[in-house]
Amino acid sequence: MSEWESIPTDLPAGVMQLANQVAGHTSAQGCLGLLKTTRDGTILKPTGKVLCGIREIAFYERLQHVRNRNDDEPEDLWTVLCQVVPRYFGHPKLPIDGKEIEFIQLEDLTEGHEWPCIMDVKIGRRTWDPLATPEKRKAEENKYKACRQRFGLCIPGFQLYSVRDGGKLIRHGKDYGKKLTEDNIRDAFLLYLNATEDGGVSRTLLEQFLHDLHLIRDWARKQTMFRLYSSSVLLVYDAARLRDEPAENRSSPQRASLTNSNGTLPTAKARMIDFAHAFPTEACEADTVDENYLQGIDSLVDIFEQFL
Ligand SMILES: Nc1ncnc2c1ncn2[C@@H]1O[C@H](COP(=O)(O)OP(=O)(O)OP(=O)(O)O)[C@@H](O)[C@H]1O
Ligand SMILES: O=P(O)(O)O[C@@H]1[C@@H](O)[C@H](OP(=O)(O)O)[C@@H](OP(=O)(O)O)[C@@H](O)[C@H]1OP(=O)(O)O
Repeated sequence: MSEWESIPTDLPAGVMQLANQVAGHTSAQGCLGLLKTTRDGTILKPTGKVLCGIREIAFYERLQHVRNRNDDEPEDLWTVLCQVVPRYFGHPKLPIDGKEIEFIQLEDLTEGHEWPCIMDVKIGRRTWDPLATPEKRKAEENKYKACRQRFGLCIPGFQLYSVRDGGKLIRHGKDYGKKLTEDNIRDAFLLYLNATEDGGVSRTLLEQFLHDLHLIRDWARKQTMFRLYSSSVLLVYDAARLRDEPAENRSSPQRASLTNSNGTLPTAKARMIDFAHAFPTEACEADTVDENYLQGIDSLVDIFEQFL
């Protein structure tokens, strides 16, 4: 068992378990899970398996280089990518239960949220990478089949604070996600988005998510550098701000002609995360886009646009 595949009994000062982690390797699976720093609004993701850590660190280090370069550089696919991934703060090592564990330190996308609503959407019909063993490939192909084949995405987990239920916390994990099909996946998104009983969704929320999702889609339509397997888009918003939004800002089947929102803006963002299986495009596919990833992003954009 690797050192990160154990639940810590003793965490160093200044860090704690990331309580609102909705997917991925968690203590429920007997893993270390992600940590949250108590001082600087960042999270610490264990690098996990050696090659996964090497790939993910390399990805973020490359982006950091772009962020640090001269601002006079023309905008390119790298600068667009910087806008839709969490900020990166290096890969520190911390003593956990007497062992040195390496982490990837990232901006906590839920920092400052009173009622953080978080959905992990894993992108791509194919989620196994070129180095996957036959067993891993079979295991991946047998999970979330209906969603992956129809939409090129799946939902391993999400949480929301239900505004109409006084802020009650609702969490769903991979067992819920594995039951989603074309018939009920939209209900999962409506639940996450705090839709009203008549299906009305905050127009502001949709517009803010779609702003970021369009950036990600436009990047995916052009980028030929990578193949992203088992990578996610993390959707985050603060339902406490939604609580105060004027009702007329909600789109609904009855009120399809709503004007654009102009009320209090709920904070909402979509960020690309989890690059443990990010591979350079193979020579035989040079100058081609990642159709596997693009299919999932297109589906996610379509689902959100249908809610407007
Ligand atoms: N920057 C972030 N801010 C807040 N929460 C995050 C952030 N990155 C990840 N998380 C939380 O951690 C969960 C898992 O993240 P991630 O997919 O990167 O880890 P993992 O799946 O355990 O790793 P891997 O698949 O690479 O082994 C996400 O679903 C989300 O809840
Ligand atoms: O996507 P899920 O449902 O969380 O499944 C994970 C996932 O397949 C994960 O692989 P990775 O993409 O994070 O690398 C698996 O980790 P390992 O391959 O290191 O075992 C998890 O085991 C999967 O969880 P589960 O065992 O519940 O299917």
